[in-house]
Amino acid sequence: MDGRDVAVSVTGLRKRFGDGPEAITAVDDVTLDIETGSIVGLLGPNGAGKTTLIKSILGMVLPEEGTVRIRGVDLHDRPREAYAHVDAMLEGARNDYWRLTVRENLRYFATISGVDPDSVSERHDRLLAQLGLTEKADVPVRDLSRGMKQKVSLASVLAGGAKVVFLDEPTLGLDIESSRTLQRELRRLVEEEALTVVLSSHDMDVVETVCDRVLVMSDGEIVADDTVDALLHGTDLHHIQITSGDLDAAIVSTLRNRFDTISVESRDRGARIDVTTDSDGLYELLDRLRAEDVTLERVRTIEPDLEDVFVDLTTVEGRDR
Ligand SMILES: Nc1ncnc2c1ncn2[C@@H]1O[C@H](COP(=O)(O)OP(=O)(O)OP(=O)(O)O)[C@@H](O)[C@H]1O
Repeated sequence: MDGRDVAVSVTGLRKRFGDGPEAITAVDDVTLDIETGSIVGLLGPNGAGKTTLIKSILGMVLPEEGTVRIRGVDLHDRPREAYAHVDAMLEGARNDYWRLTVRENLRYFATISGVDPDSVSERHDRLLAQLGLTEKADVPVRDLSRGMKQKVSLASVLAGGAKVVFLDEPTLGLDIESSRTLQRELRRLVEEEALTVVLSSHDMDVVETVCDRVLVMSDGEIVADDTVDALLHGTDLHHIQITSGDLDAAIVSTLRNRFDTISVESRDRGARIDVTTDSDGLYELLDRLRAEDVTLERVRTIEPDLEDVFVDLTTVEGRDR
């Protein structure tokens, strides 16, 4: 990343679990740089290796090969220094202290990050206000709803002024309004305080809205690394929605075997199916429908969204083409 300030740099990272033929390569030769002051989304289907990659970067999992540098400091050589400005919220939550109040948790986590909590009390007030927690500041965390606990987890991660944060499914379980507030707050911290965020999520809308850049993992490898815009517009991908009374189970199954299928909705007669395909596949799709004598009631072309691109990138090859 020439001339730009790199927050996290990973080179040739490889992590295997198990031995012999049963071994799983969870992270397979991953190299990437993450620019300071950006939000990078990490996407991938279940088992793609996202958590293992994040845990390897955080030093919670020991990779067989590769190096990790945080703000230029090698994790292996100088772990304390490398992690001085890093924090994380993994598996959707963080171990907040349920008997402590919300504010006490923020002060506690600031302290263990090596920050005098009095020096960041304004930051805490702002975080509480932004996340709608001001009224709950003096309530023990155990008495809060699940969504509110989630917000306290996030506030705790941000409480000590970490410069690089890893957030795994940060919006899981939040209502739409809280999720949006959280996304706005993240963007503000990134833009005003040059916070660097690596965010993994299965919620494509969140990733599409908040991330500067998206990394897509599949089978331990990075299969795409680009801005949301470039991912959406850089591919020859069509999202087609077909409604027909003639789409019975057998035809739907044939189409599923050949095309990336986003959804199938059964109707009283027939079905509505959403598929994505490239231009060549589009001709083939129409040919197949004609060969099956399917009368087309409605055909819609839908602007591909990140989910379409994601399915296209991560669906296992090897259908009966
Ligand atoms: N401790 C472990 N021991 C053995 N195999 C593991 C271990 N942790 C992960 N794996 C395997 O490594 C692969 C990658 O798992 P990982 O949890 O990193 O994927 P993920 O992309 O985070 O998935 P998800 O979206 O489901 O959280 C999977 O095949 C998983 O079964």
